[in-house]
Amino acid sequence: MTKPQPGLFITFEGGEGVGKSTNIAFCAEWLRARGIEVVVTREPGGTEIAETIRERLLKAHHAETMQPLTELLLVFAARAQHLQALIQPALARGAWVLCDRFTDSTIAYQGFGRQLPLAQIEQLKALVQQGLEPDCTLLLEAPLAVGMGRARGRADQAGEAVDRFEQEQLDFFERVQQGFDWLTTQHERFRRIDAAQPLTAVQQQIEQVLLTLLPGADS
Ligand SMILES: Nc1ncnc2c1ncn2[C@@H]1O[C@H](COP(=O)(O)OP(=O)(O)OP(=O)(O)O)[C@@H](O)[C@H]1O
Ligand SMILES: Cc1cn([C@H]2C[C@H](O)[C@@H](COP(=O)(O)O)O2)c(=O)[nH]c1=O
Repeated sequence: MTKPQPGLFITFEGGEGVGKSTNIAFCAEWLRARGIEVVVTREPGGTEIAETIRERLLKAHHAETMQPLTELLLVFAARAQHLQALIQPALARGAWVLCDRFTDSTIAYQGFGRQLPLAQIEQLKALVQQGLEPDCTLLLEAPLAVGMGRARGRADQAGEAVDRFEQEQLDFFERVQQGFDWLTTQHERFRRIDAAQPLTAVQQQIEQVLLTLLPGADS
């Protein structure tokens, strides 16, 4: 039996409410229609243990303040579990993994947002990822007011309360956005998507990226 080709690891990044989940569902359907095995997952989370950590991280009210370093360590604890239990086995059998947020979010939120040293994040990244990087990262970009408005609209419809991150002030989200901007200057794997456009126009841009990733495509 021949060994399967390793799959592709595609991450979706961006601020709150820019349309990551909506467009991951679109990509999954688009790829499955072309016979590709797709695993859709998210961070923090993706496995039972990692989802338990997510619940603690996002919980809006704690009796004590969660320290930024605790937050960082919890994000990477969830990631270690997620990578070893779900992402790596899926890639090894040839599936394409579509992940809603990954370490770029840690750099943007904990590095730029919480202002933790990027060197600490790099150390944890090396320990947990052992060299594994996404093959491609779609960065969905929209003005903060657009993303926040969409996230609020979705939460109102679902009757959901805001989570611990969504309670942050504007300057936090401005730093997060600067973090994502900076990341695009550091890695060639980023593809910037104008997510402020209507959904059909966003999905046309995404389709152009997916076409470059298909086996045999000249990327
Ligand atoms: N291009 C678009 N135009 C208008 N509405 C959109 C667009 N993309 C997504 N939406 C809507 O915006 C809301 C937020 O989208 P979605 O949940 O996909 O964002 P997200 O980036 O995954 O959010 P979060 O980071 O908060 O999890 C949803 O109600 C979705 O239907
Ligand atoms: C992976 C990751 C996520 N976060 C933050 C970013 C968001 O506010 C939440 C996740 O919520 P979403 O509705 O699924 O987008 O977690 C973070 O701060 N650091 C990270 O590494």
